[in-house]
Amino acid sequence: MGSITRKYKMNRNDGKAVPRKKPMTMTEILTSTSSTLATIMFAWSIIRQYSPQGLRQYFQTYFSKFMDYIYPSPYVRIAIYEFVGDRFSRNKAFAAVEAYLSDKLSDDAKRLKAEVGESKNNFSLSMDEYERVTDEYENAEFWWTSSKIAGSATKSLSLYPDTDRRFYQLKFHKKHRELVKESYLKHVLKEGKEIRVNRRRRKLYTNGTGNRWLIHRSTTWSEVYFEHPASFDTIGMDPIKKQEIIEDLLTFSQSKEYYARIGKAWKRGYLLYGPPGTGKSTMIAAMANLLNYDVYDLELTAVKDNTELRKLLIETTSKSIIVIEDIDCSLEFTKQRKIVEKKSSNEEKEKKKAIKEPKKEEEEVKSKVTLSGLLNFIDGIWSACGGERLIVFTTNHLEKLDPALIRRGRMDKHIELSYCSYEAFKVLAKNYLNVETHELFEEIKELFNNVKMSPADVAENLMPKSREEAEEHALRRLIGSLEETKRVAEEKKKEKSKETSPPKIVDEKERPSEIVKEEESSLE
Ligand SMILES: Nc1ncnc2c1ncn2[C@@H]1O[C@H](COP(=O)(O)OP(=O)(O)OP(=O)(O)O)[C@@H](O)[C@H]1O
Ligand SMILES: [Mg+2]
Repeated sequence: MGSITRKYKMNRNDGKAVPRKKPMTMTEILTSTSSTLATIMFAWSIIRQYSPQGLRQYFQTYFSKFMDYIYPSPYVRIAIYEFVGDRFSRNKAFAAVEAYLSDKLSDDAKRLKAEVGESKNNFSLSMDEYERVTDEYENAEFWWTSSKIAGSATKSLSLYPDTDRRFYQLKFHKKHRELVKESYLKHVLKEGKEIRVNRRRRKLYTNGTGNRWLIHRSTTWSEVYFEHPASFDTIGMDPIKKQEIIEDLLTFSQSKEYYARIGKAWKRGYLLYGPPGTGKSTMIAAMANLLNYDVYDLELTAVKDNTELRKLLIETTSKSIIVIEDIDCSLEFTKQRKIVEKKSSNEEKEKKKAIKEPKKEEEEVKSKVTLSGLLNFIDGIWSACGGERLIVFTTNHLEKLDPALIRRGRMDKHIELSYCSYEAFKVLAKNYLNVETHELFEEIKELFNNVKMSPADVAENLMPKSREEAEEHALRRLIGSLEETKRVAEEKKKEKSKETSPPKIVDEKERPSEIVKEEESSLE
């Protein structure tokens, strides 16, 4: 009986015994589940392979939901696609993640991609598709995978061909959701951006006139790689002053929070002034190299008007130096050109009547940038957009500049670059001749106390003129040149003092009789 109760149970309705269902063993459960899953997976692979794109995506969504229902996952996934919107622009977050992960590639990563990166002569490595990187942040683990959604093989009518859609997927345990939202993603973006900035090859932008044949031609930035080798080590100037400038620049570049706290746009103006050949342009290159900034060399006379000036400024990027060289000439030049054109228009009125079109074109070329436009350029509300920037003006004639243009707050730091001093000479001698001390240095020191010579001239004298030339020869050439400059300066001084001294009144009696005679005869 006992065995019957085990194998059969009584049917409630008719009282007949029916076989009792045997409880499934673990092996049976696993076998049945895996065969169901195998069937689902098989069906899914058929759908993936043969169904059209739209249908496939539809199935994919439901398949993921279904799998999540069967095996609820404790993990959260975030996808960051390469292109957002209608493929107009590359997702900045994707680029930042790409840089961030390329820095995290572990030694055991096996599938890498090598591309010629922005940095000169260098490959940049990044994760290849389906490679995985594990990252740790605040004791939490994060897994990144590089992946793609295959585009359809059929040609689409869209402007943008349906190519593969690359994306990075971030996977983490759901208990870290808040950490990801609050800080991890921000950390990835910040670090990624910094890596990109440090790796990029810096550029030098210059503005020139755009298409000549367009009626409303406008000036645009054109770019080349910035490869100036200048550094503060090679600039000859007073070492204390040099250190002060370096400190100022580094403090600026690390003061994002400070500028935000005091409510000031993160920019700083430098005015470099001094005679020609004293190193103003060289210093700008050294600044760019020190801070790893791009350089925008703005040719003011090519800018049509204030609106165009604003447009150019808005196009500049963060971490850059905007330079206006010889600012006094830029404004003067505009004025002078107008005067010259006015003059010639009076003289050649008749001629110009006949050829009206070219005149029209000429008018368009005229720069109408005004001082107020320039002031707006420096501290207008839109000059704050885009982050850290230096604005540098150079001039040979400080006195010619409008005080409004160079007041503190606009040009925060005024730096004078002057004639070569003995200290500056020592830097140049080290650069050009690799000489730190020499018996002729004392003589040179004495001369520098009395002679004004630009570092550019000193450098030219120190430059070896043949491959075998000894340093002593170059130093003697410099001494000769300094002595010559001294002699010329003294002569000029004498002549000047002669011109300015009042004419001597000579008594008639004291004048030699021959001169008086000569004068009288010439009057006759
Ligand atoms: N202080 C300096 N230290 C080292 N080299 C210098 C210095 N000043 C000038 N030179 C050298 O002289 C050359 C000319 O200098 P730079 O063009 O910087 O002068 P500048 O002050 O900009 O002149 P300008 O006012 O005519 O534009 C540079 O190639 C540089 O090698
Ligand atoms: Mg210059």
